[in-house]
Amino acid sequence: MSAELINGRDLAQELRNQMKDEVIALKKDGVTPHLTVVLVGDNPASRSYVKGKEKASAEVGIQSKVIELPGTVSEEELLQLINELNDNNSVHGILVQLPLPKHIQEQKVIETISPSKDVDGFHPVNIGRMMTGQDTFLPCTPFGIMTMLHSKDISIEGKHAVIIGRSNIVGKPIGQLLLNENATVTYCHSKTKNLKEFTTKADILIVAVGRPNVINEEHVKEGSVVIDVGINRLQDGSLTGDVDFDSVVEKASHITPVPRGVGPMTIAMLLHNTIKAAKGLT
Ligand SMILES: Nc1nc(=O)c2c([nH]1)NC[C@@H]1CN(c3ccc(C(=O)N[C@@H](CCC(=O)O)C(=O)O)cc3)C=[N+]21
Repeated sequence: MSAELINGRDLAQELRNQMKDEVIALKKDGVTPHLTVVLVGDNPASRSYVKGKEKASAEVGIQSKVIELPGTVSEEELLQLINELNDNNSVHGILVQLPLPKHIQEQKVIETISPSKDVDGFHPVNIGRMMTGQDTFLPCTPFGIMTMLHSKDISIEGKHAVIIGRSNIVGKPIGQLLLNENATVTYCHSKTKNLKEFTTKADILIVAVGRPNVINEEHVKEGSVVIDVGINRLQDGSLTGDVDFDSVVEKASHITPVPRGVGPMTIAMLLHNTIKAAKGLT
């Protein structure tokens, strides 16, 4: 039996179509959602992701602006810019594209963005709200994963979710969101001994490592749900996930592809958060 595909590209398109109508309604009330993206330096991958965000924003009627700063910009200048954006009432959402150059402390930058404009959901105030189950901006990739699971009516309560990866932007928060919906959650990471012992017990397996083929059919239980968060660019320029798709697809009940999986959902949730910010709900 071959797993059912959870197609993030198609689901993201559906969400964007719904958001178009929401934006039209907001505009009638005199509010045009506005997202400002700050891009520091010229990392080609970052540039391409930012392009994707601009294109998706335009499609749903969100006004987006990209501010490009040279890689040599000082931390002080960047913080100054963020403070100006915080004070600018026509800006609803602020996203500073990560990673930043080494001489800039990312955590300081994240904490300078006003929690009410933090459409990435990275500010400690918003992380705290998420942890305590309050309404807030949820981090886009984990939020996108939850939306994919819900779209297929995959039940979460009482299920064993195993997360591989413990980053602040994916691993840690996806575990929290699954816990908030009553999953039993296990975190695995680079120091985990005998990874297979854990992954083979997963009903829902989230793979967010950033290395191809970390997971193959020997790691997964028959009928499990496998979410591949990895985006790895190969020598030939093609994209691949962290999961050996061809072998795992034969064993899982549901699986996400790469590309066209979690990536497009991340952007859709960013648009969702920007609309929420424009409504002034947090
Ligand atoms: N402050 C901040 N917020 C982010 O949300 C953020 C960030 N920094 N830094 C980088 C990562 C990465 N990220 C992606 C978004 C969409 C795709 C995406 O749409 N991928 C397509 C393929 C796109 C392609 O072909 O290049 C897909 O998987 O089908 C990928 C990666 C957001 N990030």
